[in-house]
Amino acid sequence: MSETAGNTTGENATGANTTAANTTGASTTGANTTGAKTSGETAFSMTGGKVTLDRRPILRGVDLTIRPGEVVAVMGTNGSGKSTLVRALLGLIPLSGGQTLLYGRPPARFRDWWRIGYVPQRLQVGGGVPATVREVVASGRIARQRRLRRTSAADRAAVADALEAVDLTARAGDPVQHLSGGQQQRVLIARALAGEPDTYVMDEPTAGVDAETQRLLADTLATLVLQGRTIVLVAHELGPLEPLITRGVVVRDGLITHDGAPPRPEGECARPGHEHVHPHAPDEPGASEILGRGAGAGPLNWQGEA
Ligand SMILES: Nc1ncnc2c1ncn2[C@@H]1O[C@H](COP(=O)(O)OP(=O)(O)OP(=O)(O)O)[C@@H](O)[C@H]1O
Repeated sequence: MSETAGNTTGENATGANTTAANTTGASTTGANTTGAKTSGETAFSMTGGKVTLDRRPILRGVDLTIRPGEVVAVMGTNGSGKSTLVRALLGLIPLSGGQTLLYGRPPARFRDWWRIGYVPQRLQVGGGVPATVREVVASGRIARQRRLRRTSAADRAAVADALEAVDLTARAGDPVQHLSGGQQQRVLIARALAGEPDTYVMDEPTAGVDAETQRLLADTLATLVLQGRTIVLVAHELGPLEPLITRGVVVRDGLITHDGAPPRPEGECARPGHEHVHPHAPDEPGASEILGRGAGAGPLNWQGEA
């Protein structure tokens, strides 16, 4: 991964593209042009993954394979290990056991970081360095740029599209530190979008983001989904993203307790205004029908907390 704004956060231990991305200009890199659709290829493949932090086991043996084009929601209670899991998938946290592969390679040997757009959980996006919103978003292009190459029209267009996608065009020249927490989250999303990756890993992208912006993000992600991009997102509340999800993974106490049908609101949860989404029965129409895709398999047992 390249030197990006992600590095200023200390998030990017591997050089992976924690940067920005373009949802809208994504067509310029359609999934086919990336090779992401190669038969049998896996985007992420973790086998027996263990993570120990402060001598405490946090991931306790995770097997998880994610194929190109899947839209996966990683859910679970606070502290269950969701962020640790996605960061370990990217190689941002070393495993204490097992292995993880990124497009078939261990993170240390993975070179195509432009393929990955990572949106970390809320951070100080400027990392203490004075930077404008546009500069932070433009840092998402770095993994795509050759060294010392001048900014191209394509770079500028991707940054403009990304800013538009999160409704921050009017704030492009402002210091990023002057933005609210929710706006800074939108900057992180735009940074990922600007890089036009084929694979997005988003850690609670809608946390603290207002309803209108969540809908904007859902529209943007819907475009990416139709283009065959791979999306892994950690979420407590799926809100308007819910119809896009093709697979739900529930983490509990460092283990995956459900991997299959995505959550569907029903009963009380389906009422207008109720945004808390649980995994529900797998026989309801969902994103697979909406998007004409195959759903994740397996029965649902969200009593990950029972
Ligand atoms: N750097 C660290 N050192 C020690 N323990 C850590 C560290 N980072 C996370 N943990 C612990 O690992 C566990 C899982 O944390 P993680 O952030 O993965 O949970 P999560 O499911 O993403 O939670 P949330 O929904 O609150 O974001 C927690 O108990 C947390 O305290």
